[in-house]
Amino acid sequence: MDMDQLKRQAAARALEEVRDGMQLGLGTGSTAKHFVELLGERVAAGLKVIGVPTSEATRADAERCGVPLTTLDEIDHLDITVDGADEIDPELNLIKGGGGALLREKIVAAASDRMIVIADDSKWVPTLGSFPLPIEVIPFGLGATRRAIEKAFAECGVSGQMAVRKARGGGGDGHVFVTDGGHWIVDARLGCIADPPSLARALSTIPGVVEHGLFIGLASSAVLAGGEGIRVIERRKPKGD
Ligand SMILES: O=C(CO)[C@H](O)[C@H](O)COP(=O)(O)O
Repeated sequence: MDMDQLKRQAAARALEEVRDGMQLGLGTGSTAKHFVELLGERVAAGLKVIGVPTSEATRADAERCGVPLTTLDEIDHLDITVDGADEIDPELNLIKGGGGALLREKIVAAASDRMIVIADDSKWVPTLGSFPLPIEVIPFGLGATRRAIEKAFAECGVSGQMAVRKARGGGGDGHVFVTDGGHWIVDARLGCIADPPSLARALSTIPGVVEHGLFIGLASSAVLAGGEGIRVIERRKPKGD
């Protein structure tokens, strides 16, 4: 079975948790896109749900699939967010933001009673950090922000090269990637993040950092699809711990 089929299987398993009347956060990326497509099929068959998309790309997918949409200004909470991840560790800490949507993804996940992470099992790692950590930054004063990030890395015992993300595709013309919020992303190749909660706290105190891709204590469960079938891993501690 290829990777894309595994992603769809994980999405289908998460869809089993969705009930009539639910308010859903809709993640971003190739795995979350499968969820939106499958959800659209259920909506066409009569399921009543409403979704909040975590990116303009997901908004377009949801509209194409006929999933009704709203915003966090119009509703006061979400029942479940279903989203992908770039890495998932055994504490269900995540690296997210490979698709550049980490800011909206984190706002939506934090507004949800439950976050279900869907992935093929290649995303399951013993320790976060092989995947470059996305850090969303304000372009103004980027030099100062980078120095502050390096200081935070040193205090947390990590180091690695940082690079401002470039836009992919469209001819690869070298333009800086701009997020839906109008910010830039710095990707940090850290290799191994021994203490993700400490690093998350340190990065959150830096003025030019809008958000970072460490999702700590937000995921309630992970649905991992692999050659051996589907594994559902529940978070041991309550959400927010
Ligand atoms: O965080 C994300 C986007 O910002 C995605 O969820 C993450 O990059 C995983 O994407 P995919 O499902 O395509 O592997």
